[in-house]
Amino acid sequence: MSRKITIRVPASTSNIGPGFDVLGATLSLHLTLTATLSPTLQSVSITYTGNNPHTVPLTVLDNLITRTASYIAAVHNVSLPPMDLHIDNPIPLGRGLGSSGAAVVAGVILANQACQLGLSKDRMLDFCLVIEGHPDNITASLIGGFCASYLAASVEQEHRELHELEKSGKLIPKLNGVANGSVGLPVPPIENIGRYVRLPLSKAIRAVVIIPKFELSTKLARSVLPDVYPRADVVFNLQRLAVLTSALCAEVPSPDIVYTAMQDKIHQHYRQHLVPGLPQILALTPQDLPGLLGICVSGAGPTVLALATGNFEEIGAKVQGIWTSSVGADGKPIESEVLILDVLKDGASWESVDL
Ligand SMILES: Nc1ncnc2c1ncn2[C@@H]1O[C@H](COP(=O)(O)OP(=O)(O)O)[C@@H](O)[C@H]1O
Ligand SMILES: N[C@@H](CCOP(=O)(O)O)C(=O)O
Repeated sequence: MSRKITIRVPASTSNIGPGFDVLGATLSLHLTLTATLSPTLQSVSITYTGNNPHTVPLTVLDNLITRTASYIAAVHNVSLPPMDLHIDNPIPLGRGLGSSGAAVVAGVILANQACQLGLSKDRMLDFCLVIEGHPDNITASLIGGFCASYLAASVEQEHRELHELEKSGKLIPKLNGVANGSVGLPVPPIENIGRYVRLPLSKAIRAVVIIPKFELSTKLARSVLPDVYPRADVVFNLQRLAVLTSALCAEVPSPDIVYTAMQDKIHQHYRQHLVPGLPQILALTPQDLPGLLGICVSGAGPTVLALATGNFEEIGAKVQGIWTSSVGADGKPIESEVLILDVLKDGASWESVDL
């Protein structure tokens, strides 16, 4: 019998100022994956529409979605069944809106559905976390809402080991080997490594995201961060993070409190040389732009997130204007796109229909 699986995974914005690797919010922009499984098919084929259609690999062990799904299948001693897979992805790649997190979530759900593994949402979260390595964007995309999260136990170690295996080329041969039935299985992550709470974000808040035309890989943006921080900077972030989580949940959020609580000293400053114009953008205040609550880098950047209760177009245009008068790495003004998005309560969803 043939089967059609449809999976929708939302984009995310994470960090939200002081909440580096902690805070994430689900955005109203979705990746849609459609898989048609049929006994008449011989292999997994992939087609892609959406952002950066020429750079996304379409081979199973290179594409992040199918590579993730292959790993999950291999852990369970099965391989992905033949299917026609179509990815429609409007989430811009390498911009700090969680495209890789959404792809990993989609891959885990795909394996769970296609191979009928019966994994719970929390177990799927374990797999997503061990692949992505940090919980903020993954939790927002899979679980949904305005989330605060952390990793329990030694997941960071497991994440490093998985990537060491991948770097050394051992993971993919293992997966190939599993498909041929000849080698041992990759090890599953330990159970229950994700911890999160969903916070009741004020209904008045919308997310204005200003997306520049250039990419910044999360890997690069993480590599410029120091290993050790001055105590005063850590305390600065902790104080603001605690206040921010509550201030953003007030029925009528205070721009004065949110704006100062969205300041950060542990990631944005270290990344600012990768995003021209950033200091000037982050200096915009609610006094300059009524309706603005706070402004920060979205995820690992380079997108800027403005949380606001009104005046959305003007806020977007102001940031766009600063980028137009800044010079990018190619010596040209930085072009950008503005999206005004909602923070959604729901994360990924899926359905499977017999044809
Ligand atoms: N839908 C997708 N299908 C396949 N690969 C994807 C998809 N989305 C993201 N990726 C991979 O993830 C990379 C971007 O990840 P990353 O640097 O973490 O940026 P982001 O901030 O967008 O998550 C892309 O270059 C691509 O390799
Ligand atoms: N906390 C991470 C978030 C990365 O999010 P992404 O949307 O850029 O993938 C970080 O800041 O590195």
